[in-house]
Amino acid sequence: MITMNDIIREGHPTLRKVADEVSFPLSEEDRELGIKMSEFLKNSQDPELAEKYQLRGGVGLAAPQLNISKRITAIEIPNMEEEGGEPFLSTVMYNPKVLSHSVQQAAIEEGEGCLSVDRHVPGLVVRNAKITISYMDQDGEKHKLRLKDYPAIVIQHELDHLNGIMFYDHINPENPNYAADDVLLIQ
Ligand SMILES: Cc1nc(NNC(=O)[C@H](CC2CCCC2)CN(O)CO)c(F)c(N2CCN3CCOC[C@@H]3C2)n1
Ligand code: NI
Repeated sequence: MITMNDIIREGHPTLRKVADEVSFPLSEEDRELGIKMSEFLKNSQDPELAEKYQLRGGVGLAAPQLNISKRITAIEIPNMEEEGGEPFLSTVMYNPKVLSHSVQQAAIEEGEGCLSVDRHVPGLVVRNAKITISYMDQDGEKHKLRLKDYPAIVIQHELDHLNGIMFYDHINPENPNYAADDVLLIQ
């Protein structure tokens, strides 16, 4: 199983690389990797397992964070309304790409963190409020997804990892908590 020891930290060059597309049909290795990335996220959201294996909570994970420079990301966004309900989005995306995005921007009010960053970096990470993405699933099926608010932010954070971008690259160095009036702040 994947643990925190498998996650590379800022300063590791792989986090600054543009990751390679994966080819289809998927190799057994790439299929297995996706499954293990999802399993990590699910474990990290289980209080007992997170405690037992000292996992930091995660809703997304990108292959470059495992020192694997491939365009693969696992997403595990729980249902915000009901505890224990079906997750809002639970999937592994291969070769995800942004097809279009809103002019409207948004940011998580309390800022962002990253499993590859062992420090708190305060500041607003301003991103697109809405995005339309396409991706391949493990069976080679193509999907198109329109996302907004919190899920859109999560996906953009992961897509950044596939392009060697860290969340703090988006923080205004002069005034980290600055965001134009029209930037949606997400709780
Ligand atoms: C927002 C949030 N970020 C958590 N961590 N950071 C991450 O996921 C990083 C990616 C996120 C950082 C901001 C946007 C994407 C990982 N990244 O570095 C991958 O590139 C959380 F853990 C978390 N939640 C809420 C849901 N909760 C359900 C029950 O279990 C605990 C869990 C905690 N919400
Ligand atoms: Ni991250």
